[in-house]
Amino acid sequence: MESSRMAQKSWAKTPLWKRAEMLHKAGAILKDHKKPIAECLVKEIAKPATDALTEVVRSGDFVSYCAEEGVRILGKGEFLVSDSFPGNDRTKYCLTSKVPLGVVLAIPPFNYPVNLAVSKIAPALIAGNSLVLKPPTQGAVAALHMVHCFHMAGFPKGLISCVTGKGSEIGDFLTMHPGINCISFTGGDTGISISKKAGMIPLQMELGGKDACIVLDDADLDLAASCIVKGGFSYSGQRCTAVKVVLVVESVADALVKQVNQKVEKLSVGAPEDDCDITPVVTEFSSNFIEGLVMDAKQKGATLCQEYRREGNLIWPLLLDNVRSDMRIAWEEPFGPVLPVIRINSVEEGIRHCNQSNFGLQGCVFTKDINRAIQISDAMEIGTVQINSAPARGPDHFPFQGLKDSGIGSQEIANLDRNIDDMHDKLAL
Ligand SMILES: NC(=O)C1=CN([C@@H]2O[C@H](COP(=O)(O)OP(=O)(O)OC[C@H]3O[C@@H](n4cnc5c(N)ncnc54)[C@H](OP(=O)(O)O)[C@@H]3O)[C@@H](O)[C@H]2O)C=CC1
Ligand SMILES: O=C(O)[C@H](O)COP(=O)(O)O
Repeated sequence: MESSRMAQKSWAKTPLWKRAEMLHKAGAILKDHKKPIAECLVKEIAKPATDALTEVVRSGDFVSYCAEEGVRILGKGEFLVSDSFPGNDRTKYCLTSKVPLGVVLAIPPFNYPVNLAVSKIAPALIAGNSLVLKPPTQGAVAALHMVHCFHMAGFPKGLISCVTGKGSEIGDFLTMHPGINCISFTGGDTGISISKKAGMIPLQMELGGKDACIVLDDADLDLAASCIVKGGFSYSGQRCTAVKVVLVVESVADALVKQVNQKVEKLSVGAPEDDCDITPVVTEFSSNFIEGLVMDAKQKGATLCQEYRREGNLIWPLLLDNVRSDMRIAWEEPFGPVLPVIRINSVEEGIRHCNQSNFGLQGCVFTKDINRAIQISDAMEIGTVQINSAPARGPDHFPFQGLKDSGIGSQEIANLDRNIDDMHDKLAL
């Protein structure tokens, strides 16, 4: 903490162009090392080989984009005059500038230990902050390689520290440390307890989701089915932006379920090294949690469209039809390759279900009527609505925020401005 604080003081004096230059270098080095880092992702978190490479390349591109945007966003301030406010003459001027927060504690989750780390590191660095990174235990080796790329780019010693250790053991020490000036966290409801423990510091929380997919009677069912399978089963459903409940109007439900099942049957299941679509979920705890949700739904009368199959942490993809709201899977986040379908009699019923969730991250609507889609998306109390597309955080410069238990603040670059404005607008008269 002390070395981070000292390093930040001198880093804040480093010219913006120099900070950007080093970030561009770090982004390039990260992409040069995509293979060894991707191998860690395959071994540590069973990320399919292609997705692992994509995560590293996407992260290198993000670092560079942040450098570019940062010099513009942070290169401007504001000049105010006093006589625009009633009762005042032009006797006062106000010049504002953006200043760094200080030491940022970044805590990413297991499912994107590289991308969801750099999505915190790059904006913090270009804005003149230093970083203490606490990587997920599963994903820590990939994260260490990523941090080393920043060190190889020549970032000053002490500016980016990586502290490994189980969150349950060292987490409180870090999140409650007086030397931390901001916490940027991505993960589950752990973030809610952290936000209650943290001191008077700015927080950025990207938490869980129960992304709803509403399918209307005029939807392109083939497109909807493809997006549901991609959205619901990529990385075995271990994405906060995964489709986590399908709400389909009864009149097209049979046809949609049939098309989804046909595509589910084609998903490959096996080792991440073989680039299979469905790979083992991250822990036995997670597997047992997922199984519990499936068994609860089955016992209460849901239709399992495929035989439930599990070998260790490998769970075969499963669509559950005729799910009702008294089943846990209608509300809880499996973070696995199981997807519930709830049949609705009206759009209002679908919107009501979506808004009754304690989550509010993303969602999607499938219809050919764009006016109807926009009205529905306005009614859905969530951070982002995809129209005729699957939920996704990327591309990484799009705003990404959750409402309710899905988060605090918005993560991506353009909000660097707003975030810093909100958090730290220094008035110099
Ligand atoms: N909204 C979003 O963008 C995302 C949300 N998520 C959500 O996260 C969950 C799955 O990811 P998962 O990694 O298991 O989430 P967790 O909340 O369990 O862990 C997230 C991070 O927090 C750390 N951590 C755990 N306990 C503490 C603590 N007491 N203090 C400080 N840090 C702690 C973990 O370290 P360790 O690994 O050592 O336990 C990990 O690095 C799902 O609910 C998913 O929806 C996941 C990804 C993105
Ligand atoms: O939190 C997650 O799971 C990721 O932010 C999802 O990112 P993606 O939608 O771009 O895969």
